[in-house]
Amino acid sequence: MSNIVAIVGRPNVGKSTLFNRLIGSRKAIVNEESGVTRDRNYGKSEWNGKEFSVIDTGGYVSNSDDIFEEEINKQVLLAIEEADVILFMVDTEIGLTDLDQNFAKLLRNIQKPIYLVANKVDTSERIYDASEFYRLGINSDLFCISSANGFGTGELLDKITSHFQTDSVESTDHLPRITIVGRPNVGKSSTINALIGEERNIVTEIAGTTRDSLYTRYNRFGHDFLLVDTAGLRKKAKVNEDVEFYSVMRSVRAIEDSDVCMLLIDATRGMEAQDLNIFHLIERNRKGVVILINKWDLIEKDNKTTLLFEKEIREKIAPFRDVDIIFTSALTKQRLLKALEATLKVYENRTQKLKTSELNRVMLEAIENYPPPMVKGKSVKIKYVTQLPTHAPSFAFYCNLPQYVKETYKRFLENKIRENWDFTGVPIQIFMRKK
Ligand SMILES: Nc1nc2c(ncn2[C@@H]2O[C@H](COP(=O)(O)OP(=O)(O)OP(=O)(O)O)[C@@H](O)[C@H]2O)c(=O)[nH]1
Ligand SMILES: Nc1nc2c(ncn2[C@@H]2O[C@H](COP(=O)(O)OP(=O)(O)OP(=O)(O)O)[C@@H](O)[C@H]2O)c(=O)[nH]1
Repeated sequence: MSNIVAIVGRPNVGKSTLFNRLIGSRKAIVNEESGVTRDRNYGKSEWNGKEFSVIDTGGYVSNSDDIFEEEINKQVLLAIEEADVILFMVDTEIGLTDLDQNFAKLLRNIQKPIYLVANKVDTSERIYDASEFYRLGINSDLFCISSANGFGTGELLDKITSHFQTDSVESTDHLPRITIVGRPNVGKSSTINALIGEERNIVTEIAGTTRDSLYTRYNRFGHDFLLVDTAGLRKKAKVNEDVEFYSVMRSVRAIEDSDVCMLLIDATRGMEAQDLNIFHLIERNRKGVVILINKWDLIEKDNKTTLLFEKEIREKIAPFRDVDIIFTSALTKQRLLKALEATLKVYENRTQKLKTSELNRVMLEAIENYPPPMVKGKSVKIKYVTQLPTHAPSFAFYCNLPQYVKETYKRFLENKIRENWDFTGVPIQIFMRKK
């Protein structure tokens, strides 16, 4: 269902260079997107109209050649579990090493598409050197590329994206898909159990088998939706509890498979860096979000506690502040239904299609009252606006000089939209187009 590619390989083979190239190519395409943020390990890319996610599993592993087998294991396991296509990268400059062999041993028998990528083929002579990598016994085509200058990457991308579907299958005729995400121990399973009202058996899964997200149909209190079951994620997360990066990466698929995420924060800890990482994952995937401050029963409260808490969180998630924050307890079931209702409202917000006439009436007036600033003596004239037929809300503003419209002005337009229509919990994209 999802389109996820993971890059694995020993340190220094050039994983992040390829990662940056893949993400960079998207950045060039969508540089008009408001608030593009980047991440060392996770990003979105696009090739031939297919959007996909890239995970660089490196960078976390200590940056020396003497890394432990255990680390390799974790990296490979992560790729196997989370990715749909795996790129195993080696370095033609250095040639075949023992560490490559260790990786190969783990990767040899997995049941997912895997491609051997010989990097640093900066000149065509190096292609001949690369043939030694066939000795790794990886049953795949060998791709010779140069992450640095881009040689061979087009062919590789053609191959990778042949496994992916266009427009990663968000159909609109399905029930809302809700996922509960958050770091280890925040109370995800307790919340699911409190909502579903029974302890469920957790199916043990075997590493190396494909794991698609499981959905539980929830049909109660007049609500009907699918809860993406993160039981599998939860179980495995325990193994790597110590490792921040892995537990964030483990949320990737669950987030991609959903429409709206309930992001759980531990009230006793507040919103920390890792929580924020997950928040940004959701935002970058343009999914809806509601923030639940769980374990609220453990907090000593006075009349200002919630306000302060909320304020602090909104500062952290800025500029995307228009998000519901709900104080819950899986233990006492406090406000769980409220949280559910907010989540389903976000789904509604995210799927609404604004009427073009009304959109133009409101926005053109706002623009007239506060036009984009002149640039080099020229004035930018915005003529009309439409909502694009995308899953996540995006708006195109047609004007004479799109390149002159700055981020701050796009922010103004976004805020105006939010003031006039309810897009709470929903990331919005603003595009300026030439007309
Ligand atoms: N000549 C050449 N050098 C490259 C190429 N790709 C990457 N490099 C260089 O190889 C070195 C390592 O690249 P990284 O992308 O940091 O490697 P990595 O695999 O992400 O390393 P870790 O972060 O340690 O896992 C850097 O000095 C890069 O400039 C390439 O195609 N050709
Ligand atoms: N006081 C209190 N404890 C809670 C609440 N929610 C969960 N807990 C406790 O927090 C611990 C972790 O809860 P889980 O539901 O297993 O958390 P999880 O997010 O699924 O954890 P992982 O499986 O590690 O990802 C358990 O001991 C729960 O009993 C709550 O609202 N209040």
